[in-house]
Amino acid sequence: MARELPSWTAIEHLVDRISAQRIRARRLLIFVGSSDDPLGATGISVHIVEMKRAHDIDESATKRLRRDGVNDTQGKEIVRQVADHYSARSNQTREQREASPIIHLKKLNNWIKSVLIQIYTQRGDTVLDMACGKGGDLIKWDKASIGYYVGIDIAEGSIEDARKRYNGETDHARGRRDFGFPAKLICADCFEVDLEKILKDDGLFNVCSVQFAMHYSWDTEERARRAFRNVSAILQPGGCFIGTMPDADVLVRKLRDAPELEFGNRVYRVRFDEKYSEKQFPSSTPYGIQYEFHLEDAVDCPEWLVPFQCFKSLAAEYGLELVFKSNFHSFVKQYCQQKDFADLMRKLGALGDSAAGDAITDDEWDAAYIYLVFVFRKSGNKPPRPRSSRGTYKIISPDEVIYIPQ
Ligand SMILES: C[S@@+](CC[C@H](N)C(=O)[O-])C[C@H]1O[C@@H](n2cnc3c(N)ncnc32)[C@H](O)[C@@H]1O
Repeated sequence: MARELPSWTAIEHLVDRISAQRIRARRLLIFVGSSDDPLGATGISVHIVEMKRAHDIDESATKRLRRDGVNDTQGKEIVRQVADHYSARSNQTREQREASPIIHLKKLNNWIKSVLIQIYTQRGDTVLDMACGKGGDLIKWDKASIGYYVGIDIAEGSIEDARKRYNGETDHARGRRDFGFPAKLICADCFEVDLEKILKDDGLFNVCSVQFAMHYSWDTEERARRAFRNVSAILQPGGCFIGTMPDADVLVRKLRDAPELEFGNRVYRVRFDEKYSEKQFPSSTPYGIQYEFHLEDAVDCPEWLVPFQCFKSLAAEYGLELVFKSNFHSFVKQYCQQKDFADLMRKLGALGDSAAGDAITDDEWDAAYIYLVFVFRKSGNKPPRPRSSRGTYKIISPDEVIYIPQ
């Protein structure tokens, strides 16, 4: 389709962004300009050709980059593999979501995150959502009446989906006019970059949330330390660090109970490498313990075991004190005792309705058992909460998303 010629500066800017930051462009612009235009090409019209997601098409380019040494370590390849995996998972329609074989587990996860957010967030709080994915928690933050939101994720496809969700362009947001808070979206590896620098104009945050993602930092001690250094640096004293991740104690117990190096059920599967055939994990080497994780209709990538004792000790080194830790099963039992949360559970339909033959399955409930909830508090005296508004809701254009080179 013919479109008008973009300005030369805009073209230069785009080319710079794609080459310097290795953004795997989701749109390719092909210009065929008239001979007197700055491009100096022959022809008369301008075409914009849409590409599929870059990783579908650009696999050979990615491999080339890796061979050239851009992603020269195995660790970096796995980081990219994880990012590509999540990038590829596009937004589902409401109907597709309801048809998911793990619909009750997804709703249960949402209930757990909602409860955490409601307990540890106050009206007007500023929130950093690390590994925010497709912005699946935006509505939860809105319900908690936060004052400002920054979402960061390594997967460019997910950040784009989060942008659309925030802008009210997806069916998740159907019927919504806008969110009650301004937001910023960043595409970056938050276990590699220096978030204190990147977020220096945003001041300190009241809450940092890392949902279902902190374990992706556990491939090396360096990355795990960077993750905690980032969390600690952006939190104000007294601020909360809340999250969910796999429960290593449960994973190791299930591994030891399994005849081989693999276990799971109809909705999830975990497989450890032969090098762990002894099923021993000495506390002296707590990083880089990799397993393959498959969760039906959700996850299919390598993950890292996070021994909680080590997680807690490392957090303490960065001034983060453990407040609360609970396996999902005990968390559900504990918070279902509270009327508001039990009502929310019913409203979401997370446990389903056994009388109607629509209850959470045993396999889903067993899959929930492999996760835990954690809450840390940044040490130091709590200053008065900043109540100043950081502006009002304004949709985010593609150009306003910040891309940090990876
Ligand atoms: C299971 S999803 C959870 C998404 C979201 N937090 C939620 O609860 O819906 C894990 C997310 O972690 C992101 N992620 C993994 N490694 C990351 C990294 N190094 N930096 C930023 N995000 C990362 C993935 O791209 C993915 O969006």
